[in-house]
Amino acid sequence: MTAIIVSDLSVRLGGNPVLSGVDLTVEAGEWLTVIGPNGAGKSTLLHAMAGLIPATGTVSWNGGGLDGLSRRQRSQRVAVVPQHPVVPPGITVFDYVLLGRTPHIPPLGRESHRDLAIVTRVCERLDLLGFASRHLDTLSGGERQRAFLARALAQLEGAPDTVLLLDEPTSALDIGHQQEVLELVDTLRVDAGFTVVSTMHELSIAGEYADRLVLLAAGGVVAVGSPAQVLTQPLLSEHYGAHIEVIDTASGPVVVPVRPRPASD
Ligand SMILES: Nc1ncnc2c1ncn2[C@@H]1O[C@H](COP(=O)(O)OP(=O)(O)OP(=O)(O)O)[C@@H](O)[C@H]1O
Repeated sequence: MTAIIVSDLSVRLGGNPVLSGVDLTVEAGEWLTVIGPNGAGKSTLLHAMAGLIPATGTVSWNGGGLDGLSRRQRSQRVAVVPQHPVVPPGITVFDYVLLGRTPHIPPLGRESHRDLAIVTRVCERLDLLGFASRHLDTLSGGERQRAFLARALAQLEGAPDTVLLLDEPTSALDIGHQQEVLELVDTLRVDAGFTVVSTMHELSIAGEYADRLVLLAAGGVVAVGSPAQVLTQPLLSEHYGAHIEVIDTASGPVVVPVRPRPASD
């Protein structure tokens, strides 16, 4: 089943075209990762898919648009973890993650025991329980990044046909937490049936976790396919302007930067 169909999506920001005629499909339960050089339009694509910025073209979610849904209904289906979320000043980690339950709490109601249990469980899974009563702004970059993800996971818990949009979810994480977070997202994708769309700069890791990769350059899709189809030396060299080698391993392609060598006579 197809979860998301993006057709002819274009975005202009500050008077300039940032995305031009993007067509994409995301299958339900799939992990699709958008890669591409700085400024290619990856974050813009995620925001436009979530209906957070004005765009032309259409984004269809499970056969319907997001436009007809209330903000609350939308938040029960789609959680976005931006690169730099806005954080209420002075909020604790626990209360921040609890904000993820807002779409599930009736208007003028209070959080239930179930909401609190979900927040505790998510904090535990993301290794955040020890920080629960700390102010979010006192956490390290990596700890904060886990709290941002925790809020999104708390938001989607218990809702069907959910989509997690992650903008560089591991950019501030050490290699251990990077693996832990990506494994957790993958486990939830399989167990809870999430669909995941992420952006990522770490190309080998992107290929390790994603079912398919989309290579975006200058606001347009230049390649879509399996990691082996997209992580190729010619495509990456051309669009990143980098000297790289791609090594085929049992777990998929590994992209290695290499220093340019002057040609020997
Ligand atoms: N509000 C804005 N006004 C004008 N231009 C913008 C605005 N927001 C983003 N842009 C431009 O749109 C382009 C795409 O930005 P975007 O953040 O989507 O790229 P990205 O691929 O996610 O980049 P990165 O890998 O550096 O995070 C960039 O050139 C950026 O400068």
